[in-house]
Amino acid sequence: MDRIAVIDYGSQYTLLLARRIREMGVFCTVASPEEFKVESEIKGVVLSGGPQSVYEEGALGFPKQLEGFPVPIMGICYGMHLLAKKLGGEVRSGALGEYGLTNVSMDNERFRDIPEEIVTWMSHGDEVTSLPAECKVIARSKNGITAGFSNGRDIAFQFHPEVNHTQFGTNLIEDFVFNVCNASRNWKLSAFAERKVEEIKRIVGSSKVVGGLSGGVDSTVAAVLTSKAVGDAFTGIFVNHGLMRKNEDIEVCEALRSLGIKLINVDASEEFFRELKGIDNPEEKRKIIGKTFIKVFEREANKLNASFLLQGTIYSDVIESGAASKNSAKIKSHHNVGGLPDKMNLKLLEPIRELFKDEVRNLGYSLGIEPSLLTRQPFPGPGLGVRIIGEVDSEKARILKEVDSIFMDVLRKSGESEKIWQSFAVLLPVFSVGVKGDKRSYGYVVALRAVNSSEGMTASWHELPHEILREASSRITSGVREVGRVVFDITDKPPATIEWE
Ligand SMILES: Nc1ncnc2c1ncn2[C@@H]1O[C@H](COP(=O)(O)OP(=O)(O)OP(=O)(O)O)[C@@H](O)[C@H]1O
Ligand SMILES: O=c1[nH]c(=O)c2[nH+]cn([C@@H]3O[C@H](COP(=O)(O)O)[C@@H](O)[C@H]3O)c2[nH]1
Ligand SMILES: NC(=O)CC[C@H](N)C(=O)O
Ligand SMILES: [Mg+2]
Repeated sequence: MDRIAVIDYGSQYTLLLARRIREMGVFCTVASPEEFKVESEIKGVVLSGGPQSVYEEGALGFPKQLEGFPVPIMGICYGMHLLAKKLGGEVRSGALGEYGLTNVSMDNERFRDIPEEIVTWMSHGDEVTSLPAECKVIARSKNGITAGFSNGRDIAFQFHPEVNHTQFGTNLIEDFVFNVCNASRNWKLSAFAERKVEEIKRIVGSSKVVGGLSGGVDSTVAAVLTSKAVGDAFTGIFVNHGLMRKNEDIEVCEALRSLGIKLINVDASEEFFRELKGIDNPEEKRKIIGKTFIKVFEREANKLNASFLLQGTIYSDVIESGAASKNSAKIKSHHNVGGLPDKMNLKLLEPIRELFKDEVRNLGYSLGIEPSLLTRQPFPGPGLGVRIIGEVDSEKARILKEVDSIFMDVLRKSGESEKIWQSFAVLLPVFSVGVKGDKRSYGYVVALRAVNSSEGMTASWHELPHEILREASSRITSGVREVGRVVFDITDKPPATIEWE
């Protein structure tokens, strides 16, 4: 399958770029400059933008892997600076920079179907001050800055064609993908599913597979694909770690059974609480939960003589933990990627690793999975373990389950939950004085959170109507004896993350 490879230099818009190209029907993958590998199916390479300056000491360079690999390159912003430098041009810090909407005049001979002047979206302080030999300016901003150049094959833009605010941006990307790279449109989810089923058959052979099933969208879709490929050789394992939402274990198991997949429901709650005893550091808690998951999976796999572990890891999990590698700080270890133990006996099977969440959902629809399983809110593998701040125990889990279930019920009944991407309650290790029935009370503080997001990478808090907040607060403080105070979290991501730990 023809593919365009995006090399990620840390731009905010890298994922968007990959999305745009897939929306054109062409498969596209993202890799860091270190991880990028040349492969024959790659028809073109895009160098993304990024926060660094190419002339800075230690700045990420032009990928060595591309030396002698004759495919067209498109550079965007930082990528344009890299390409300019590589071909012998010069990049310097500009006097002012260009940020936001900027008019650009386009070379009409190169772009026949695009107006002479377009509005583009810029975000740069550096600029190309001297063009490489054999390159020609193909776009210039109203400030006189080079906004695009090309040597006839490779092409570079200072603005971001992948951002909606750039007029005709999609046409410019299409021009590169189809006219320059000659990529063919053969990326279709249904074709992807068929290919994956064949691939899983080949990889697994006559072995057996166990799969972590949480009831979430990702693991459900991964399981249906795998069961199509290996049939009865697949067994799903739902781990109840005691940190699920109230009644979630019962509901999830029922829903999953309706898929016709063999399912084992393991109650490992005592084991998880035992392992978590005395631990209050968030990273340590995440690592322990990740390891305990694997211990449970390995134990079940041994009983069944299985050698593969299926996980519903998706693209954003990988990108986030990629972001948790060399080029940036580690924020938190997601249990299924960064939280895995170093040594594992099971071989990992991750068939939807390359997909975005909405693609996973669409694939789920095309596989005929119940909509109720596909429209669920994301729920983190460590569950309430990262929503009980500080040390976790079964009593705190019980209290938080009650609070969370009241909050969710209020949101559902008011119709507000349909507008929210993710919502939950957090139990704080803080006690507060109150007065209940004329007596002094001294109870837990809980925080409510509701956010909107598309991929979970950024999020903004949801403006819940005051009457809904009031109802939630009153039902929680009267329905859960141990709770004395309710607060609402009004922090976006960034600077916060969605979960509190
Ligand atoms: N309680 C659980 N039992 C078994 N496996 C689990 C459990 N929780 C998480 N997993 C495994 O970890 C993977 C990652 O969890 P994650 O929450 O990102 O995905 P998901 O639960 O499938 O989907 P969603 O993001 O919609 O919740 C899952 O795909 C699944 O394989
Ligand atoms: O499967 C998961 N394992 C984890 O360890 C994990 N940590 C956070 N999340 C979910 O990921 C999204 C982003 O969360 P953060 O802003 O807290 O990083 C949100 O949707 C979180 O609920 C996890 N999911
Ligand atoms: N958005 C970008 O890629 C910016 C590139 C570089 N950091 C600059 O400021 O010019
Ligand atoms: Mg989940």
